[in-house]
Amino acid sequence: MSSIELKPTDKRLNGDLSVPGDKSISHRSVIFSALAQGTSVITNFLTGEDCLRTVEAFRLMGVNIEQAGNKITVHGKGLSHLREPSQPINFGNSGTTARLMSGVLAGLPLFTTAFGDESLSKRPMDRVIQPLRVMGADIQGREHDSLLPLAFRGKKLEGARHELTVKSAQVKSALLLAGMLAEGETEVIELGETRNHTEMLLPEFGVDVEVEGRSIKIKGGQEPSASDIKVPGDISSAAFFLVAASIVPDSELVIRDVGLNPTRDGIVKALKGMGANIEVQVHTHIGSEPVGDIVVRHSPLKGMTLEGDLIPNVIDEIPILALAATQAEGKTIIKDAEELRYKETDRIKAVVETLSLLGADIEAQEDGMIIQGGTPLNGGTIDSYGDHRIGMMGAIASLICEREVTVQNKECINISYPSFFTDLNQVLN
Ligand SMILES: O=C(O)C1=C[C@@H](OP(=O)(O)O)[C@@H](O)[C@H](O)C1
Ligand SMILES: C=C(OP(=O)(O)O)C(=O)O
Repeated sequence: MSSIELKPTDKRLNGDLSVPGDKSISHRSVIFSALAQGTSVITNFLTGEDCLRTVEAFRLMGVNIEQAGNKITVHGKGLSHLREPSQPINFGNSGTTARLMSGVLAGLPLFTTAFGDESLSKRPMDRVIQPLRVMGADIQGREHDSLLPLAFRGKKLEGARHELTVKSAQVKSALLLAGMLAEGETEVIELGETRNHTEMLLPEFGVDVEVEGRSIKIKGGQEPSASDIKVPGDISSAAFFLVAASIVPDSELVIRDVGLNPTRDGIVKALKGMGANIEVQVHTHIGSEPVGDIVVRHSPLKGMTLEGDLIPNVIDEIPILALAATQAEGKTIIKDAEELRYKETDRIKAVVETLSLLGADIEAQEDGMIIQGGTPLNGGTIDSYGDHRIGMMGAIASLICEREVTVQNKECINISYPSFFTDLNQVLN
């Protein structure tokens, strides 16, 4: 495990930046194309460790997937050609791989086992296992079938109607994938809106999905057909730069070709609500996903309350939003965000401990945190907790700290943003 020392700087962020491909769309592109008949070419694929776990899972199932930089070519042979892996699948650190693949593995006539790293092995899997069982799935796991490792005795499932009890795009997607492979119709009724990439992207692969408000229906027995996908830039990665340019004086940055799906652009809404100077221009659509450029300039921020329906939309951006709040005038309250406790680490605890150590006035709540803004940050040695988003938040915090910041265990940043430090150095001047 290595650390990085980040010295105090008076540099600002300036220029143009393209962030790597969207993590959620990259995962889904591989899954759908690996289940399809024919060759799919995926460009601007995120080569972060998490998405490569999804690639590896399908390689173990006999799918030929070639990688050249951030382009992957998936030679799908259709559902009937997938073979039983001869070894356990390693989901690594990736919750998205674990949940979405659970839906797939439960519904294919194969026996598979899967495990994850220390962090993933603590994350709840019963949220997908329980509803999959309603469809007839045979899945076993540790701690009364709630944790990895898991064993799947896959089979033909039966469609079902699910009313979700958790606001989770991963759970929704797992059930839709299982539904696509099952007999009959599956309906998923969401508890609240979550990212809708599965519903948006499946039709690109020729799979019919019916969306009406919070209800999503999919007919069973559908096999995707190959499709070429260009993955838009990841707004969750862009978020680190949106906050950095907002809080570092004299900054002005253009972030190009970012995915602006309305179920993902809450970071822009939240920062604008805090007074950030952000302009967004949608210039194209990739499939049905809006894509555009974001211009962000330094600006004074004010505190606000982040709650309710906005939370699932910014769930991965809350650590970096908390950093922004430390620099805002007044109080920021983040609530309804208990889901943060089930991420790569308990992100309420990790954010509060990290920002407190740097000198912020921040207090944990059961379902969020309260931040009294306007405190200068000092510096010090912080731990990423093995969580990419905490590591990147710490690195961005160093830009406004009075003393050096050491971020320990920085490798985890490769999970979602392998070129993070290169990109940061490129725009710091
Ligand atoms: O579906 C997805 O691609 C994701 C959904 C979210 O998780 P939950 O569904 O657990 O909220 C998010 O935190 C994760 O980074 C990616
Ligand atoms: C929570 C995250 O990912 P996952 O659930 O896929 O591990 C994340 O990327 O912040």
